[in-house]
Order: sequence, then C-alpha cells, then structure tokens
Amino acid sequence: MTPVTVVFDLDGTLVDTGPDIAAALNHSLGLLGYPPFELDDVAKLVGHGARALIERGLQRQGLAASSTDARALLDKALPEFMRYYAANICVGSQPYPGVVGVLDRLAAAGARIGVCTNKPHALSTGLFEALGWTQRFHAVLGGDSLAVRKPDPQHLLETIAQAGGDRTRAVMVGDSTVDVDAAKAAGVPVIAVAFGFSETPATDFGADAVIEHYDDFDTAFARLIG
Ligand SMILES: O=C(O)COP(=O)(O)O
Ligand SMILES: [Mg+2]
Repeated sequence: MTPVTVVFDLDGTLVDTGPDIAAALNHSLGLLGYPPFELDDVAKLVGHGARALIERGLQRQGLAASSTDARALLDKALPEFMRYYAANICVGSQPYPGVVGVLDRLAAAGARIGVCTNKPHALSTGLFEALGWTQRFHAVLGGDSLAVRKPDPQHLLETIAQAGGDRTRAVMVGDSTVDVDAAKAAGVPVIAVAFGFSETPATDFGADAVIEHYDDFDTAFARLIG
C-alpha cells in the first residue's frame, strides 16, 4: 500500500521559532533606527516568508508597503535579517512539546515526512541541522524553493511528491490559514495546531481537526487517514 505522507509546516508548528525570528527582525530594523517589537507582535507577522515579515514590520512602524521609502528600507533590512538569523538560527527556538515523539512514531510506522514552509529553504535546513533533525525529513521545501508558495497548493503537492508520497494518502499539519488554504486547495486533509503563530484562532481556519497539544495528534491523525 502507498505509504502515508505527513507534511508539516515549520514556524509555529514544528518549532517555536518566535524568539530567534524576533531577534533577527529587531536586529535588522534596529540598524535602521526602529524600536524593537515585542515577541507576541512578531509572531503575528510570521507566515508569509522573510520578505513579507520585514514588509509587515515596516508597516507596523507606519510605512505604507508600496512607498518608495519602505521598498528601500526592505532592500537594506532583508539581507541583514537573513545574515543575522542564519548566524543565530537556534538560540531561543524550541521544538513544541511532544513533537519529537510524533516524528519518531511516524518514522517507525514507515510514514514519509515532509516540510512545506514559507521560511527560506537555507534557514529551514540550517535550523534542522542545529536541532539534529536533518535525517527526519524526506523533503524540505522552503518559501523560495518554487516559483509559488503556500497558500498555493502546488507548494504542498510538490512537497508530497518529493517526499515520495501520494496526495491521496497525505495529511498536512499547520498553524495558519495559509497552511489550511493550501491543503484544502490540494484536496489534502489538514490538522491545525492551536499553539502556533496566528492572529486568528485555529478553530476559525476550517481545518479537519484542531489540536491543542501533540499528545492529541495520533487520535486526530488516525481519524483523518483511516
Ligand atoms: O517564515 C515564515 O514566514 C513562515 O514559515 P512557516 O510557513 O514555516 O510558518
Ligand atoms: Mg507556520
């Protein structure tokens, strides 16, 4: 039988990366003279990749995203964000409680495991190296791996394919609307985690299941995959 494929989002789903994203954002915008953001505020800006994060950060500082000033500042801040974050990729980041057990159980059961993230690919693999997780995943597709990204379903479908799986035997796990929207458009059942980075409650995403903790993963997963 075709093996089951489980595709995880990264930020806010596998790993609480908030502290290191906040440090890199505050560093890069701090160099341009902006005051630091609180951790909770940064979490609300994450989900659409590094460029969007800085754009949204500048917006919160009162700069219209389309203005010439904002674009010039973005061009300065983005390389500095990437440099600082790559050098400090796993200082305060922590896997969510119970996630290692879930990954271990899925691997033991022969599942294909993929990561579909809007985080740049190099930062994603850098984080997995720092955590000693590189061998856990059959495919990792970042926000810059394809010409499209979540919520485009192709990002998820390509992750499933590269993991060696099949769309008809797959589940997506994510913390934001872009994850759920990509999964729905791809026709893949989706579990939303309620503990990630989202401005809106996970129960509003329209996911097939919502879990508050990875202790509840196995039950939700069994119900969806049959
Ligand atoms: O880095 C981001 O903006 C989003 O990353 P995610 O897709 O893993 O949540
Ligand atoms: Mg996420």
